[in-house]
Amino acid sequence: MNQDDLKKQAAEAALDYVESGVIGVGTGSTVNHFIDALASVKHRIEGAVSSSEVSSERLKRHGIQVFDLNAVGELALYVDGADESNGQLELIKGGGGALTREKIVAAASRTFVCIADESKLVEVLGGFPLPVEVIPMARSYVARELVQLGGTPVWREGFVTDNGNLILDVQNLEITDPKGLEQRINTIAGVVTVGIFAWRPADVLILGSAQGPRTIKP
Ligand SMILES: O=C(CO)[C@H](O)[C@H](O)COP(=O)(O)O
Repeated sequence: MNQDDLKKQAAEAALDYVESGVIGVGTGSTVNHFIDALASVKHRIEGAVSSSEVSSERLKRHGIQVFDLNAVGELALYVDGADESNGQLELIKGGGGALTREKIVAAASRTFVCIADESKLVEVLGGFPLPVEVIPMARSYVARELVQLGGTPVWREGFVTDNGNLILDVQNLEITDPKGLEQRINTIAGVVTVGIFAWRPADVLILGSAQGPRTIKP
């Protein structure tokens, strides 16, 4: 099985958590498999709140209604992928650049089910460059501050987020204190969102593996 097969396996296993109402849907290639699978059980739900324009378009193509988060209350379920997870289900997200809306929808949801292939489970976060969404005028200032924290920020040139902002991908961070670093980077002026999800980690991690889907809870 290749990596994409494992993503699909994890995505399909997440259907077990889909009950009723409006559900939160994230962004990325694993979530694309989830959206495609969701189409087969769309009669169960009223619709979805999405974390990106790309996911919204895919949901609509399957005839799944997309709601504004402001039009619905707390969501019972959020399903999204991740770039890395540790054993506490603290995550690095934002490889697709949708981290701000992902963090908002995750915060507004009771249960966050993270879906990934098994290569995403790591001992210590930081092997994957940490995405940070920044206001355009603050790009150089935020980059200098991230260097002070020991990282090597690289501007994702040519990429603009759904919110009209930029992404710095920070290499060379060994994130031994995810909550502390999430809080610290959030205090830098000009940072919109850092892609560490430690204050709101996942509740369930479903990993696709050659032996079948593996479910991890903290
Ligand atoms: O955080 C994300 C997008 O901003 C994605 O969940 C993350 O990048 C994983 O993507 P994929 O499912 O394609 O491996």
